[in-house]
Parts: sequence; C-alpha cells; structure tokens
Amino acid sequence: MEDPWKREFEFAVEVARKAGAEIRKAGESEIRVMTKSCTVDLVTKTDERVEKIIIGSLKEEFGEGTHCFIGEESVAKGEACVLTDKPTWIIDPVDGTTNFVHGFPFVAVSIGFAVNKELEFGVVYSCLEDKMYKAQKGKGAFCNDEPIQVSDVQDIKKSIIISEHGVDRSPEKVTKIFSTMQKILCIPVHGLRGSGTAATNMCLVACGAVEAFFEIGIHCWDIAAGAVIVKEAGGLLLDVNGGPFDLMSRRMVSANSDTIAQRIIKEIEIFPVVRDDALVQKK
Ligand SMILES: O=P(O)(O)OC(CO)CO
Ligand SMILES: [Mg+2]
Repeated sequence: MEDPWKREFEFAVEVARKAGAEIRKAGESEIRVMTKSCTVDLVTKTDERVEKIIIGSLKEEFGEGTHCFIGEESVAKGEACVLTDKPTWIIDPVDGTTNFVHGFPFVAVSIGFAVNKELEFGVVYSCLEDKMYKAQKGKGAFCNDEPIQVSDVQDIKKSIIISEHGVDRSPEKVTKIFSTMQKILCIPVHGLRGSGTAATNMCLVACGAVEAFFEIGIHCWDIAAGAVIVKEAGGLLLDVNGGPFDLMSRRMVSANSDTIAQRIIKEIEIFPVVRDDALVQKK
C-alpha cells in the first residue's frame, strides 16, 4: 500500500539530525540554565531555539494550516496541548535537558507524528551517541538503519528495568516512586537503570538492552516517538494500571512482553498527575 506519510517521515529524520547537530554544537559553549515548574525542572536557550528550528522547518515544508504542533517549550509558554484528528507533530527538542546541562551523555531529539489521534511514526535521535532510531507504523524499527527488536527475556528475575524519578520532589510522590523501585529491585531483577531521557529509555527497550521502562509524570512529547519505536520493535505499551496506553495520561509502561509488563504493574504505586490535555492553556 502507498505510504501516505513517507515525505513527513523522511523530513522528520532530516530535521532531527539537524536539531541534534545544533545541540552538540551548543554543548560546546557555556549553557545558560533557567527553570520552569520548579528549581529542578531545567530549560536552556538551546531547548527553545532547537524547538523553533524544528517547528519552523516543518511549517515551511508542510504549511501551517493543515498540520498541528505540540512542542514541549511552546506548551511551557502557554500553547495548547490537545491532540485532535489533524496531522499533529509531537516534539521534544531536547529530551534530557538536565543531562545536557551537566554533560551527561544521553540527550535526544524526539519527533512523533499522529493522525486521527493515532501515532504514525516516531524519530528519536540520540545526538551525543549519534544513534538515529526511527519507526513507521507497520514497517519495523531501526537504529542507524539496522533493524532492532525487543529482548526475548520473559523471566523478570533475568531482566533490567528502567524508571526515572522525574522533577516533582514532593515527599509523598518520591516515597511512592522509590517504594515501587525498591519492590522491583527486590524481586530481584538483574538491575535498575535510567538514562535521564524518556525517549532514549524507550529506544533501549526497543533494541533489547533492557526489558521495560515505566514512569508516571512523563509528557506526551517525551514518549510519542518512542511509543512507535517500541511497538514496531515487537514491544508493547500499557497504562500503569494495566489498561490501554493513553498518550496524554502521563503514565506509561513500555515492555518487551506482556509477561514482564504485568509483573511490573503488580508493583507500581500509582499517584495522581494532571493529564497533558488538562493543562491550563495560557494563550
Ligand atoms: O529533559 P526533558 O525534556 O524535560 O524530559 C525529561 C522528562 O520530562 C526526561 O525525559
Ligand atoms: Mg522530555
């Protein structure tokens, strides 16, 4: 069947590569750090500039009228974060801003594309490692053009699991997050990890380096692209309560298999978060 989004997909790969080069270059000079929701929610001029480059390039190529854009920094400045049926680009210009600021070597550009609220393709460029992950619905997942697949480990005791602690440091939430991690660690699993970027974490699931990544508190721009990559690599996505995955819910389990996903879900202590599409629009 003719691929209706081929041009968009190929352009997304090109734009992600260009954005990654900008991030690498910016990392060589002094980085001026600002904060968003709290003192540990960091943002830099590079996040804002790279998002403008990505959205500017996409608008120039595909026009403003028919395509919609959800970008992390545009939403931070008050733009809407609502997924409609229109072709929508979901963009995190710098996933792993804290890593970028500290020179911790995992930083990714994440570009997802949805139509009729369904994800069609995802591109994650881990720009410091120079790894281009990409996937189109129904066409498999790739890293630097090599096919990738999730791991076939079904025994949780032989797994590595990724989770992150996020930027909300209220003691009740931190207690729940670490209690969940403690329970999973003590199953016992082989190890717990975290790269500091959700997009890269999902690609680590997709290429079989770890069995699962789960988090409550991530945003749609962190995981839209990775969601397609995990699925196309043979993995699955679920809500943290075992229900269907909902991109705007800020809750996600991505895993190599249902067996691993369900075992983790048994241990997750759920806490409330405000959905992305319930964020108050400032514009
Ligand atoms: O670095 P960012 O884009 O704030 O994203 C974080 C989670 O929100 C890492 O995935
Ligand atoms: Mg992010």
